[in-house]
Amino acid sequence: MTGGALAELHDRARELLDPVHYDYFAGGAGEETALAENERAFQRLALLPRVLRGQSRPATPVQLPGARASTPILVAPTAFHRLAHPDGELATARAAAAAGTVLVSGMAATVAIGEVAGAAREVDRNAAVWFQLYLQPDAKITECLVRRAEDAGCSALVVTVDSPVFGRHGRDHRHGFHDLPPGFAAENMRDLPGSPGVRDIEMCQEISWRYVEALRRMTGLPVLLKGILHPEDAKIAVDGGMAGLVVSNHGGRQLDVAPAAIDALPRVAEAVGGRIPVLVDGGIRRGSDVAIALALGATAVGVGRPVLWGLAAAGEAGVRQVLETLRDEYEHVRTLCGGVLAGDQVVSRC
Ligand SMILES: Cc1cc2nc3c(=O)[nH]c(=O)nc-3n(C[C@H](O)[C@H](O)[C@H](O)COP(=O)(O)O)c2cc1C
Ligand SMILES: CC(C)CC(=O)C(=O)O
Repeated sequence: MTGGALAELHDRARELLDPVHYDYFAGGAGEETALAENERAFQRLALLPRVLRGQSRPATPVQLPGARASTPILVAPTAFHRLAHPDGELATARAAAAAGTVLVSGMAATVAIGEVAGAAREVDRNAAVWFQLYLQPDAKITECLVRRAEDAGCSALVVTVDSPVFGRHGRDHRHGFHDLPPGFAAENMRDLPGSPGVRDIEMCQEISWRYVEALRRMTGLPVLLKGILHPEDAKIAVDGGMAGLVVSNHGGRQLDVAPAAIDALPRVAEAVGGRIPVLVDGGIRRGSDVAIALALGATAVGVGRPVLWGLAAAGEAGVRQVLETLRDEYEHVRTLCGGVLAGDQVVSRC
């Protein structure tokens, strides 16, 4: 993480975390080019403010599939929160609910989705939690996970489609970090059909649009696809009835030669043409990054690592600090831009 008001939280998290776990959270695939580009791409962009517009409107809520968020800053799905803090995903859920935003809870969470959603609703009974899903080769397993998300009251499913195989993370490889330590588990994978104990999450190269269609038949929940970078895939997704897209290179953890997410956003947004919400994640570290993303056509953004740093540094309060800081900075930038954020305001710095 570079600069910004959240840098101190990152430094604190780094001090507190086991270095192996820090590297799991911080690292990316390959030479970490996509990871670095996600942040660098924002540094290459600037916003032309509009002036004299007499706008004093407070930010309006954001309408999303199965959720109305009070801010366009969502919590992106990340795995294994209990490695960051003993309260794990429960703390993240409480903080997201307190901030009036959506938590996208990972299938690889260290707390089961029912408990995560319950923790969010204890803070705000209308809190929205989405469930992130890796489609499994065995449809019975996928279906069981979907029912767990439905039973937990999740209001949308976010299917991650950028992972036909696991990313190759050099830092984890060097540390020999391949499994969770004893006492931690991917709790959503416990007691699934035919698997006593905790089943491994499988990545599968055979996953195709047919699997997505089968998922849509399996559930009434809105389905978003996460990990879209190509505009043609965006069009197929819209035609296939998806409720939303997340433009993402998985925080630079999958295809290292992928472009920065923010650089891929404009073409995807154009292909979608406003028919469904387009979210983006990757490299959001400041309120100005949120503003640039919205100007380039995003409905909302997701935040991954900064949330993990807040969690590691100070549990629920740390995550709240991250979300509140980003929101405050974003609203300030938006006001300085005359209350509007449009594509013609985004210019290149070089
Ligand atoms: C430690 C870590 C674990 C992640 N786990 C998942 C996951 O289980 N499912 C998923 O769809 N994305 C996962 N992601 C990707 C995030 O959802 C998101 O795309 C990315 O973190 C955004 O980039 P940022 O960290 O720069 O904000 C993970 C990212 C990190 C850093
Ligand atoms: C358990 C993993 C598949 C989580 C993930 O997506 C990641 O670490 O990037």
